[in-house]
Amino acid sequence: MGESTDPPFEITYKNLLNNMPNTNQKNFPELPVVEESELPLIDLNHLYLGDTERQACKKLIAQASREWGFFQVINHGIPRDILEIMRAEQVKLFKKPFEEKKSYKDLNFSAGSYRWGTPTATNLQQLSCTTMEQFATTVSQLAQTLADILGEEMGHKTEFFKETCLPSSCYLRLNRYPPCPVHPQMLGIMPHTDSSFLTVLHQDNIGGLQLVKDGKWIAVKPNPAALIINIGDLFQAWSNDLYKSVEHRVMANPLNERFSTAYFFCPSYDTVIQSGVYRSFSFGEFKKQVRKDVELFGSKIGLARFLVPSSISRTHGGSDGGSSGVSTDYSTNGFRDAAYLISVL
Ligand SMILES: O=C(O)CCC(=O)C(=O)O
Ligand SMILES: [Fe+2]
Repeated sequence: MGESTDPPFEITYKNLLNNMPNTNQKNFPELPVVEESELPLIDLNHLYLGDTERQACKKLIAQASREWGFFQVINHGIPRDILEIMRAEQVKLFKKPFEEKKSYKDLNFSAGSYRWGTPTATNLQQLSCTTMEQFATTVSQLAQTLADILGEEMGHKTEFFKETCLPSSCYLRLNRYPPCPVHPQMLGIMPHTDSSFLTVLHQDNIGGLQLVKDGKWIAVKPNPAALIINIGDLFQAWSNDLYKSVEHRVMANPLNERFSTAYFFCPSYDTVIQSGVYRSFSFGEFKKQVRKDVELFGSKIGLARFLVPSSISRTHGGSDGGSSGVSTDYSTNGFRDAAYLISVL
């Protein structure tokens, strides 16, 4: 161990790793082939051209949110240098020895900000460095714009997101996935849906992110110029299942470490989500239920908990519906070094 930057995966996951089927064994089940695919790519520059282009662009955003629950955006307005500096800071942080990260020495983070493996941490208040503030501020504007567009495409021109998704209620999470040579099926993050309205993800070039589309896992092809947007549970509820909160996961890479940064666009805990498909619930109530379910069952049940009886007979329970999976916030027991969960500002 000593100065190792990695958490003690080998010790904590000892039984798990020892009990894994040997890949050389003949009876080892074949890995299902996962197709690689490009997410719908949307050029946000079109929002600032003529009205025709703007309307077409908005339609593409809504269409991708209905059909994929995921899309990628270019010309997203986040300056390249902010993304690069942010990533450099992230790499620097994770390079610190594990023992140091664990005790937060010299890290400008509050207790509990550093988590790895299966975390039990709850939300944290944290003032972060300038880089993160800059990143969060620009990404939050992007999230706001996209949320407003998705609302408009449902016929609601609304101030709802401006009023409820405040800097204090949104989160930034920095992920590092160490190389994992022990097994090709090792997960960096378990399958889950995000609890947010939407999530903005900046990933590096390694790849490993997969999502469910038409009942199959699809590997997302990284695009260095793009940011990935995905719909979370709250938007699925608020849109009466029009926009999909889709299950996704990260496969660990056997050779390369991978970094990603996720910005969760969330409302304050007292915000009530009104929906025809689900009973009204506050975000705080939702998170509390997720935490309880994770404690009880080891995984998040999510929106299915809040279905009103008349809609239960409909097509719920499928992997596309965001009704199963593991909470991003409380149980992601994969091969992932650490997550800094930061409430920005
Ligand atoms: O690292 C990634 O690509 C995905 C991260 C993720 O799904 C999450 O943090 O909720
Ligand atoms: Fe996620």
